[in-house]
Amino acid sequence: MNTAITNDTIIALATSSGVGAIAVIRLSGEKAIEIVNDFFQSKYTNKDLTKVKSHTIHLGNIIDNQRIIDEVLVSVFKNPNSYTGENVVEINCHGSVYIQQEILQLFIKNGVRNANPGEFTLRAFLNGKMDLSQAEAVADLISSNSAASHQVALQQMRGGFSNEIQNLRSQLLNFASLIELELDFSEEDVEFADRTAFTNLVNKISAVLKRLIDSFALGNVLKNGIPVAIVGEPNVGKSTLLNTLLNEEKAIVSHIEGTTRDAIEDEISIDGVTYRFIDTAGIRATEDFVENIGIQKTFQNIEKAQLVLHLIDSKKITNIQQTIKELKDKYPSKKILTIVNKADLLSVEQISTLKSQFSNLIILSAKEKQGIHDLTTTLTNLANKGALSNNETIVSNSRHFESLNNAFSAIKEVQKGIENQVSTDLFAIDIRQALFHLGEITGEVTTEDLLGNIFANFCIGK
Ligand SMILES: Nc1nc2c(c(=O)[nH]1)N(C=O)[C@@H](CNc1ccc(C(=O)N[C@@H](CCC(=O)O)C(=O)O)cc1)CN2
Ligand SMILES: Nc1nc2c(ncn2[C@@H]2O[C@H](COP(=O)(O)OP(=O)(O)OP(=O)(O)O)[C@@H](O)[C@H]2O)c(=O)[nH]1
Repeated sequence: MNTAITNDTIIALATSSGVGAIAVIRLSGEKAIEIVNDFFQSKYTNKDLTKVKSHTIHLGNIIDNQRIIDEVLVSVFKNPNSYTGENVVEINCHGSVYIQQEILQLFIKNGVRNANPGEFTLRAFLNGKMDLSQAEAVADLISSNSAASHQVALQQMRGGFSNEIQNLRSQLLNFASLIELELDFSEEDVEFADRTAFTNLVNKISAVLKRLIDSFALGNVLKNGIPVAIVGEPNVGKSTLLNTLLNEEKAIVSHIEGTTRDAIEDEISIDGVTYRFIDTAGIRATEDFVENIGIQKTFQNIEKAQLVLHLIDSKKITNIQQTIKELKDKYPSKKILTIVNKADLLSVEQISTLKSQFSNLIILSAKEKQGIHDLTTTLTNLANKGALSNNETIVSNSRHFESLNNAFSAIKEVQKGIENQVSTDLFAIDIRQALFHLGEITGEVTTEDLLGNIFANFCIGK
């Protein structure tokens, strides 16, 4: 994909494809307003769209060769005051697929080209309307599906930590220039850069980077959901529990099916937090080769999970203490919730005995939908322990995480250099490295490939 600045005019459907009440077709580029004006006839006055004020809406017809295609509302945004920073026109037409296509084709025939995925936002970035991390947050915002992922994306789109990074980077850049000046004058043994101020800045950058890097564990979970493995012997009711949770929450986000006997993943949003439930092949000793592969996979899934729901059948609780201990010994560092399922098969007395023996036990019936609330409340309490406060900066993008780590390593080298009083030229290169990686986050440093990769993952029309 070509990510250089071009001044051709692009067009795309901004609303989702298919029939709707209204569809929005968006054009951006130097000639966007005049091209639309050529095919627009205002309803009551003879309006010239090239003469109207920015951010105004106009009622009229889109006309091709005297044939009215549709009665529409046209919004005009004038360069540089628009989403992309270019002239932008939005045509709000009736949502028939036929009308949408007629209008799109009309402009394509007349010198406008189809936008590439993310090209409107790419142009906004290239025209300085937003930095790269903000542009990436636009995509996250569109795909956000829980209160938590929405908040993280929104915070990043509004500037989040990129202002802070940009600011620290420009201070570091100043020092880098001074230090390189010193290198030019190395024979004269001069010091332009104030060593104390420099050391303070480097320490501050290091602390900020550390904080942002640490926030990724939470950011990643908020964006992608908390991975939860559901384990237990065959037939304990793992799939039934998942289905019940899905129904209870009425918020099925996705259903990802792996290969045969592979884990099945379901995303469920409970109280604003997304959980990625990984239903696993039942664990038991077996000679069956394929089933064993499934069981190995289960163990791998437990490793990946942040939380394990361990299901036990209420009719097989004679060895419950042993069963719990075995899993705990195997995964000493995992948070494991033990759940006794099929509570409907137990008597009230049996349930209260169990409860008094094991205080943390969750006893429920997946099939009869009893006790499910106890489970969801426990999940919410656990998730809230790592919850985000409103003004905390959280990194949720793995590209940013990687750049932050690289910048942090370089800054640590600089710190070491200062500590050991090595000569400036030896750590000048580490400063450059840190500058480079910080710049990658905000897009002050970019490559065609990087931009291509990022924007290719956007949807068309964004
Ligand atoms: N119809 C429509 N709805 C939309 C968008 C859009 O492009 N069109 N957006 C697209 O994602 C989002 C809103 N984002 C926008 C961001 C900036 C500007 C804009 O015109 N900015 C100018 C003027 C600012 C001002 O007057 O305060 C600027 O930045 O100079 C428009 C939309 C969501 N809703
Ligand atoms: N009485 C009762 N039966 C249940 C309950 N939950 C599940 N079952 C039944 O137990 C059987 C097994 O349920 P599944 O959900 O398929 O169990 P699973 O753990 O996913 O099984 P595998 O995929 O083989 O590991 C089914 O017949 C369910 O109807 C429950 O709460 N009470």
